[in-house]
Amino acid sequence: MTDRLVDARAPRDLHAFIAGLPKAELHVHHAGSASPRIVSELAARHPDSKVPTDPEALADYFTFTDFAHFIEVYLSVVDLIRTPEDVRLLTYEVARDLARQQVRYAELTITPFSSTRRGIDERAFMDAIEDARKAAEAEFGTVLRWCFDIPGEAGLESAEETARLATDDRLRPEGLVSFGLGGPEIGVPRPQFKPYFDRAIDAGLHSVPHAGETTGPETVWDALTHLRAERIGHGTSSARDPKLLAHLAEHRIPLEVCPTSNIATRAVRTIDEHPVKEFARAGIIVTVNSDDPPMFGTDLNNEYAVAARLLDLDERGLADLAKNAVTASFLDDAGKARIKAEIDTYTTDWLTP
Ligand SMILES: Nc1ncnc2c1ncn2[C@@H]1O[C@H](CCC(=O)c2cccc(C(=O)O)c2)[C@@H](O)[C@H]1O
Ligand SMILES: [Zn+2]
Repeated sequence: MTDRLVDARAPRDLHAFIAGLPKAELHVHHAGSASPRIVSELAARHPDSKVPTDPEALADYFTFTDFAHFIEVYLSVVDLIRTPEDVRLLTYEVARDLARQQVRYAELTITPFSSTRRGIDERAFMDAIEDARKAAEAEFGTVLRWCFDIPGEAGLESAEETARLATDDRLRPEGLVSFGLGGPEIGVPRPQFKPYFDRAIDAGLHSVPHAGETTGPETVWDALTHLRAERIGHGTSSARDPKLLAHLAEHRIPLEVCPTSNIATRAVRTIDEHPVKEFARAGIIVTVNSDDPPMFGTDLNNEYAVAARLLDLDERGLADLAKNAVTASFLDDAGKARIKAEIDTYTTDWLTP
């Protein structure tokens, strides 16, 4: 644990409790989940890549000077995903890594534009993710759902392409539940994406844009007002606006908090300055997520340990945190009830001498 970017410093028992706790992950990127093992396998298929395969060199490569540098490195990993078989391998292996952490349900953010613009056939892309989703559910018991996100900095062409892929009945995958917006926020105003979110929402998708990760609370307001956000990716800078905090709490708009990510991309200076405590104190539904775990030297279990320290949580507090993610998910009511019951049983058994 000492080589972690953010030292969770939770007692051993709490780590063991977290490791076995059934969980839901709501904010994790597809390409950003490629573990050293997956990167090595993809790099072996495409030896011209500049991404190192040696785990130590990779850890160095995954050290970012700022958010722009992070996106540059992120895109070099995206460049490793070149064929439908690469897409299938990545998706299936990501599910395996989630299942190992007792993640029962995950909404995986996928950027289909990045794949189609690199020449992957759109039909083959959809088949690859769906095939992996079904195999993962059957073999690991982890249910995957998709969020298709617009890489905002790639412009309105990427918004049009993402909206088309998400709403065309002949293409839209069965596992798709939501529509997002990612990438840098500076110089990429949220309101311009309104027509694309309108189309996605009309087609029955939930709105889950990133906002307030690298810009101020006004971006979160924009996401709420123009993109009709139902959850906010990060929302970190909301802490600077008491009215916004009250609004998020009153309207039960959950935040997808990713503590280690915010340190790794330098969106927040130090972990002790992370505003997650203010969110909880304001009565906001806080969910804890891993974002791009191998790139940030973390995983969902470690994020729960970090949250336990920041929010001073014991086992019951951690169980509540896990249930927040289930509540905020786009799973149906029966699915939510099932995972929550599993969390309760696990916690009671753990605490019973
Ligand atoms: N913490 C994060 N915060 C925000 N986003 C994050 C985070 N982690 C991962 N992402 C992903 O990064 C993508 C950005 C990709 C992008 O900007 C881009 C620009 C131009 C061309 C292309 C291309 O593919 O050719 C891509 C987002 O869509 C999102 O899915
Ligand atoms: Zn993200």
